[in-house]
Amino acid sequence: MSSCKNRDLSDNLPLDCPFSPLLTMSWVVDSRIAVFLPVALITISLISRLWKKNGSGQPLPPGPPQLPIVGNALAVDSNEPWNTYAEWGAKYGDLLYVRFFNQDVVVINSEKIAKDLLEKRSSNYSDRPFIATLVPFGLFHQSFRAEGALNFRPMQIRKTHQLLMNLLETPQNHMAHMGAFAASVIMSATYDYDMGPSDESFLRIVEGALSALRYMTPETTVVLNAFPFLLNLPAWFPGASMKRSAISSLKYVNEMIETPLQYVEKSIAAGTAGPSMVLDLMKKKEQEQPDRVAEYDQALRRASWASFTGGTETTGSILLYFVLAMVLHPHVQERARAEIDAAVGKDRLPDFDDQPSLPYIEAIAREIVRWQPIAPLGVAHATTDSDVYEGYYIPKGATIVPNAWAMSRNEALYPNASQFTPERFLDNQGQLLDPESPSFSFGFGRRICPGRHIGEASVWAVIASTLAVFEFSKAKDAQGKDIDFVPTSSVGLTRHPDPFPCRITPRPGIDAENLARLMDSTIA
Ligand code: HEM
Repeated sequence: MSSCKNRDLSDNLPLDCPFSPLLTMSWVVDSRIAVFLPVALITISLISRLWKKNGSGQPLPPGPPQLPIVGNALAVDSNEPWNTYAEWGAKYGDLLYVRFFNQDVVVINSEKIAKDLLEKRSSNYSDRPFIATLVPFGLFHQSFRAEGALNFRPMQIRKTHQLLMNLLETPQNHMAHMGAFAASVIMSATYDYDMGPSDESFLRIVEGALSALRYMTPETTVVLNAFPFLLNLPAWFPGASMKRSAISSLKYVNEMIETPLQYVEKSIAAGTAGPSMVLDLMKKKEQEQPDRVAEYDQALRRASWASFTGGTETTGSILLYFVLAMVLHPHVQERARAEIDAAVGKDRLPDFDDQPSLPYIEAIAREIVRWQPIAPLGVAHATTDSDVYEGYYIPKGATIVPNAWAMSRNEALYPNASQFTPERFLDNQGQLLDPESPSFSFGFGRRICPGRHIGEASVWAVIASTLAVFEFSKAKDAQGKDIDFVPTSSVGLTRHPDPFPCRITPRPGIDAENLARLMDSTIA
């Protein structure tokens, strides 16, 4: 592991979220901490320049000119850095070298280079610059691999049905319903914890824990990683405000980690524990040597926390882009409904067994993930050692940023890439061209998203089921005219659409009673 590991913030703050650091790469700094920055940066920059050697004699990858000390930090659009990298890519090539203060950053704008480095040379490119080591995520892959994820499908269908009822009752709250669906699938898959609609005390913990993550912004992690001594300042010290805020939220993080774990322990004792990642991990713990149990427990806590943080906002954001895509593209809904009506009929709702006969639904799912990458810069990797690729030197400890946004806008692969066109994934007979989704959406190599099978299944179930019973359209004004809008997005933990006016109405013949009957007739 790189030296970054020694400065892993999670040693001090247990906030291992795959999606928080380096998502936006903005570099705004707490004004009082800024007082420390100039002197410290100059010192660090000078020392590191004396130390940094390019042993291979090869040039660094091309990139834009740099300013002294800050490097390229001031030249990146802090709201949409992926666009800056894509523009630089067009000028300097798909493998870019940029520097932020003292940090080497290599940006990859092409899927081919990403595969060459992050997959084929995975052993060197699978560290993380700011967050936890690989160990807990190994546990993850064991439980959530493709076959394991099949166990969760009946639960995902049940949760989808709950979502349909919620959308029927209060369609105006669709954003909240999508978020609650995403969280409740993850809580079930991770802990077999059934989050009911009235589970307010638990929702409070979830909200608090998610707000704690918002303190782990890129700027916070950059500053704290560059100046770890700040973590040792007392919380009342001027400039330590982010530490104060993070600490005050930690109680939620701890509750979020401990409460469901205790629930699993109780369920095991009572003999009622259903399949979950934590149950798998607790069973495996019994095979650990006694002197390794404490370490294993720590890894288990990190894996379950990462599951929650990595799985909720990702799935929720994709579902919001789904609603947006449907509101903007009524003809896509029509084709999808025709496919569902022909393959499933009108006496039940779609089930995972219908997946092979619903290629257009699958194409919609893939196109949503391609059209609006919810992690436009993926999640940064880091090198454990220096390397040479196509004649370019890649330093040890470099942050490697796969620019999923640029990959999604590759006109050679995706003509008219900014348009939403599910048909691009189908051949002339309407069959899927490729057995898999575009790989850049879920990452690369050893760090590839361990929750992708669960995430993809959730997204598929919601698309197929909601289109079977609802119509999505633009909201109407007082005169009954469509309210037009220009879609915009924001970036939190993940990129997501801003609220937009829309109507979700039941298809003819669908009311609460009929919907309940359709659900009962669906094999789950
Ligand atoms: C459904 C949409 C999802 C998308 C688009 C997505 C995307 C990603 C991406 C791009 C990465 C970074 C991979 C890399 O570094 O190369 C990642 C990592 C991760 N994802 Fe997902 N994800 C999704 C759902 C989920 C779900 C449902 C879970 C949990 C059940 C999950 C848990 C994780 C974890 C724990 C990591 C970190 C893995 C590591 O650091 O080794 N994700 N995801």
